[in-house]
Parts: sequence; structure tokens; C-alpha cells
Amino acid sequence: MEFWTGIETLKAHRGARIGELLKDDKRNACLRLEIGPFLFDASKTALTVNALETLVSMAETVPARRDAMLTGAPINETEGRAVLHTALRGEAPVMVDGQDVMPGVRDTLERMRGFAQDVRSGAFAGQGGRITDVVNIGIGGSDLGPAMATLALAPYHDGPRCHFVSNVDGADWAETAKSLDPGTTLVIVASKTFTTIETMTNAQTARDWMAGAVDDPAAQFAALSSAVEKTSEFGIDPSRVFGFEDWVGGRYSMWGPIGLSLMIAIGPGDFDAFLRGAREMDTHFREAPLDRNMPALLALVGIWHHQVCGLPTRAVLPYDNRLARLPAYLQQLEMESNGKGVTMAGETLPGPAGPVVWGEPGTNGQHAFYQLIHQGRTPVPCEFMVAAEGHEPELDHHQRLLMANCLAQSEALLKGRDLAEAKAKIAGKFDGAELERQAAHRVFEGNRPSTTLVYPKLTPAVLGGIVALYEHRVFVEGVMLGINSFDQWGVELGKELATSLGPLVEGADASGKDASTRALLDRLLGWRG
Ligand SMILES: O=P(O)(O)OC[C@H]1O[C@](O)(CO)[C@@H](O)[C@@H]1O
Repeated sequence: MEFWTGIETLKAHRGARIGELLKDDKRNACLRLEIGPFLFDASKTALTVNALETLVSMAETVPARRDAMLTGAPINETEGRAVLHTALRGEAPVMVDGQDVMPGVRDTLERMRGFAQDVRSGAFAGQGGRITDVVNIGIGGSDLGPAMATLALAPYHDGPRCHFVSNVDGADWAETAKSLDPGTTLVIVASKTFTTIETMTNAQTARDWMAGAVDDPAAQFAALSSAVEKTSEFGIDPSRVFGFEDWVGGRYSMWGPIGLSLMIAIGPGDFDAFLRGAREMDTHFREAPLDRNMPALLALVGIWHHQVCGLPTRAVLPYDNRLARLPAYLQQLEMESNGKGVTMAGETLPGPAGPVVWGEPGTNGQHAFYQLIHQGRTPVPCEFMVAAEGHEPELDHHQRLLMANCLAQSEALLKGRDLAEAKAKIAGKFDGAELERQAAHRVFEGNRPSTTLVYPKLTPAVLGGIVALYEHRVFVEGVMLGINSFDQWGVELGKELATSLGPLVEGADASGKDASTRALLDRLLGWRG
């Protein structure tokens, strides 16, 4: 069925009570999938079997497009590129322009392993001794993936400390550098294009800092980029340059060279397990029929909530503190991929594409923004995730509390509390009109949707699986919407204007700018004296 026609049809299916739907075990089984180490449960949504079937029929173009992506067709049509981040964790040959890309992928991975081992063992040392700290300088996809994964896999760290500097705000570099010894620090400049102003500015600052302390600063630099020629202009020895092809999108790039800091932190063996977890999800995505396909189910639930039910945001709520950066990572993955306004053919979309994605780890969020999730007028579909076990067996009572809280939140969203129940709770304290008034504040509408992903423990393989799950979900949503999930033209205008504002913050004539910008600039420059 054509996508937007399907959306209109589905609007008639809204309004079911989730509690009632949950009495139907057959329907629940359609919305619950167990794959490898994951159980994904979407039964706490108002999706009916009929609605799900309609959504599946609207995804009929997905399998062919998926196969095109996985076999190296140039599906990023506005940039004329293949989309092959799956090859970075793959095994089978993949042809691009008549050539198998896998030997190159394997060679680079092997070089990364060798370098990571040398850094970890001390065979590669700084001018002041063994490397104690690694600083990854990058932004967006050259930062968020490795930063998120390095934190997530902290229990596996047995290499040097890893730091991530991304913001052009000098505070980011300055705060990080405070704890570093230039003689024992390795700086990794991570940039697909090697032109990003934030990264190049931070890289230059890092080099100046290093030059003040060691004879050969460039010897303690490595680079990760698909613009290999630019890395040598920066002075980085080719032996420490790890290149990748333009068929790897920035926000999909941590499986290859952009993951070097993670590999140094956890070691090549655990990095391999991370790739394996993602590869297993790729295999499932490639082979499972759409109605039993976990990434597809996530996508269909997303479309149900955003395009059909009109809910503008989606919250990602990991009850796993080491996944603290996952919401930020997913913001780029989902919003840069699917935050689009036109179809692949350049026609204005008749409705919204990707939703706003946000979130924080639980239980912290419960004591901050969950008030709105429970009682705000606009429901927020919540995506909970939790492990059965933590990495701290001696603190297992914490893990039990964490699981209980995660399950309690989805139950509270589902059940709510009606006025009669709210009154009964406080009947001893208030009466008459005051009882009515006080009780109204304690009503929870309920019937609010959530999904939950559970897994045994946050291991490298599980993390790989979670990220691949979300990557493929974004892909399915993008295909169904008919958009290009693999470009990001929307970031360009701001970059161009920042360049044009460069001279103006140095005091050049601002008369060409609008009145607001002129007033703000005037005040900022005035304060600088
Ligand atoms: O890796 P690069 O080329 O420095 O780009 C960093 C980020 O900037 C963007 O191009 C957006 O400006 C992202 O897509 C990308 O992940």
C-alpha cells in the first residue's frame, strides 16, 4: 500500500485501549520478538494486529531496497554513493563498481588491530614514555559513536584512558588537557572529510600544545579519514593514517577506523565481539520476514506513533547508566538521517519524516522529566531498555532495583490512575471540593505507549547488536518515507553562514545582516571591548 494512503487508513485504527489489547495473547506474540540476546516487546502500544498488517504492507519496498544497500548499490542517490557500513563488520564479498571492498576492509582492520596492540603493549610509545592517554578529536559521527561505546563498555577497558574532544568551544580542549601529559598522550584526529572546522581547530590546538613539550609532535598523532591526502598535509605519517571509503556515512562509521579509540581502550578481541554482535543483527535483518524482523518492527512502531498518532517526539530511556550517551548518539543517527523535508525525488513530503529523539538514563530521568511523560497532555512514546545483569555482582541489589523501576515505569504509563483511585488514595486527608481538586492533580491518564528491549548484560556483542538494530530501524523508516537517510544537506547553510560571520566577529561591517543578528553581534563585540 502507498505510504501516505496507508497512514490515512491507519488513523481509523487509533484509539484502542492498550490494557484491553494486552488480553489477546496472539496479538501480543505478534508484537514480541526474541532474537539472539534480545527480547523486544512492543505489546504495550495501541497497535492492533490489523494495524500491524497494514504497516507491514506499507513496507513492501523495504526488502529490495535493503538488498540493494547490502550489496553495494548507490542508494545514497543525492551523493551517488553506496551505503556500506555493514561491510565494515561483514564477511561476505561486496562489490562496488565491479570490485570487492572486503579485502580493503580486512586490511584496514588488521592495521588498526596492529596499531591498537602496539599502543596497548607499549611497543608504540610517546616521547615521554608509554601512552597513558588517548584523545579522540572529532565531532558528530567522528565522536558520538566511539564516545558512546567507550563509556558503554567501560568494564572491558584495559588499555590507556580515552578522552573525547569535540566542541570548538576551547573549554572542551582546555578541560581535557588539564589531566594530560603531552609526552604520553596519543592524539587521534577523526574526521571523514578532514575539513570540519571544529575538528581542525582542535587538532591544531592539540598540536601546538604537544609542540610545547616534545620534539616531534606529529609523531604522537594518528588520523582517521576518507580524505587521506589531507591527513598528510596536516603532517601525519601514513603509517598512522587509517582510511575509509565514501560509502561509510559519518554517523554509521564507528565500525571501522573511527572506532580506533574504542579498540585501543577495550582491545581488538572485544572490538571483534562488538562487530560480531552487529553482524548477527545484520543477518537477522537480511533474512527475517518483515513481520518477524526486529529492526522493521521498531520502525513500524515508530511510524505508528509519529505519522499515524501524530506524536512528535520519542524518548530513549536506557536503564543502564553506561548507555548515558546512547540518546545523544541516536539523536544524530535518527535525526540527521531522517530529519528530512523532501522525498528522494525532491518533492515536499506530505507529512513529517523522523521525530524528535531525546532521552536520559533511568532512573535519573524519573526524578527529572518523567512528570511530563506521565501527565503532560502530549504523550511521549518511551523506549525502555534494561539488562538482566550488571557488571557489579557485589551490587546486584542495585540491578534488581533498576529492573523493577524500568518495568514499573512502563506499567505506570499503561495503567495510569483514574479519579476514583486518586480520591481513595487521599480520602483521609481531604474532603469535599478540596478532595476533588487535590485528586485531579493525582490522576494519571494511562494508556500511554512504550516498548521495552531487554538483554542479558551490556557486553561488546550486545552493544553492537543494539546499535545495528537502531541503524536498520532508521533505514526501514527512511525507505518507507521515500527519503534519503544518508545525506545531511540540512547542516550546510549554518556552516556557510558561520564562515561568513567569521570576519564580522573580528569587527568587519555587519550591515548586510538582519537587525537581530546585528544587535546581538553589536552587544557581544561591545562586551569584548
Ligand atoms: O567526520 P567529519 O567529516 O569531520 O564530519 C563530522 C560530522 O559533521 C557532519 O558532516 C555534519 O556537519 C556529520 O554528518 C558528521 O558526522
